[in-house]
Amino acid sequence: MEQKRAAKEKPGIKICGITTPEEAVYLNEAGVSYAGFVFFPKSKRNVTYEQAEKIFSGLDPSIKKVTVFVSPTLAEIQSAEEIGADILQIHGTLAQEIIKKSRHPIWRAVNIKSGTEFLEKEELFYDNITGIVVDGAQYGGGKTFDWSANGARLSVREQFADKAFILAGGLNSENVQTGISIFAPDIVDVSSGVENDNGIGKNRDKIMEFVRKVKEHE
Ligand SMILES: O=C(O)c1ccccc1NCC(=O)[C@H](O)[C@H](O)COP(=O)(O)O
Repeated sequence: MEQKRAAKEKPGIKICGITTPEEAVYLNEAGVSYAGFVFFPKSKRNVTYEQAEKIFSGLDPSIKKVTVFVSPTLAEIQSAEEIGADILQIHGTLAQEIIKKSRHPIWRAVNIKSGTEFLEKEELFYDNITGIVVDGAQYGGGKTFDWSANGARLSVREQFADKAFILAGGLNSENVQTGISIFAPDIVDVSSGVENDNGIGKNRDKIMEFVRKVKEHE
């Protein structure tokens, strides 16, 4: 599975919540592996299919386009597939018909609130679910889940050994090396931690610093 990494490799990097062509250029410069696009009207990072398609065209072809949904319909998923999504990231409810009919890999996102949700997702065993995004309580909320309480529990990810483990929720350049040391994720996923101080749009310097910290992790 291409998202899995060997023990000595650095984690892949996903920058989520891309909203402009300029931000796509930052990702090209930074050399990340994944760009996330949020299709959730309540989010400040929401993009339309038209906006996303335009931004896709400016991304380096090596960067995979991850389209992010909350409890989507099959029609929404198919719209993302039509504009060129590579991976579907699904929070909230995941309908059976999406698992059965989607032609694309799915990353199942688990928003950890109480610390027990991670173990309750039987659907994680489906073959076309290729990754598990272990995220903070709020969608794109910029807060970590309780790493101390979940560290041991998340080691059960070995039972999902064929799936990529994506660490998300509240990462930034200050804490990402600690997160990698605790969880050894295949991929790290950040949004709020690389935004401008006013919370609007991505910050080039913060992206570069985040990428540097991931690449320098021993
Ligand atoms: O970012 C959003 O606004 C969002 C809205 C709805 C569903 C998911 C959303 N973000 C999803 C993500 O990919 C990760 O949760 C995100 O990169 C982590 O966010 P952050 O804690 O802000 O780093």
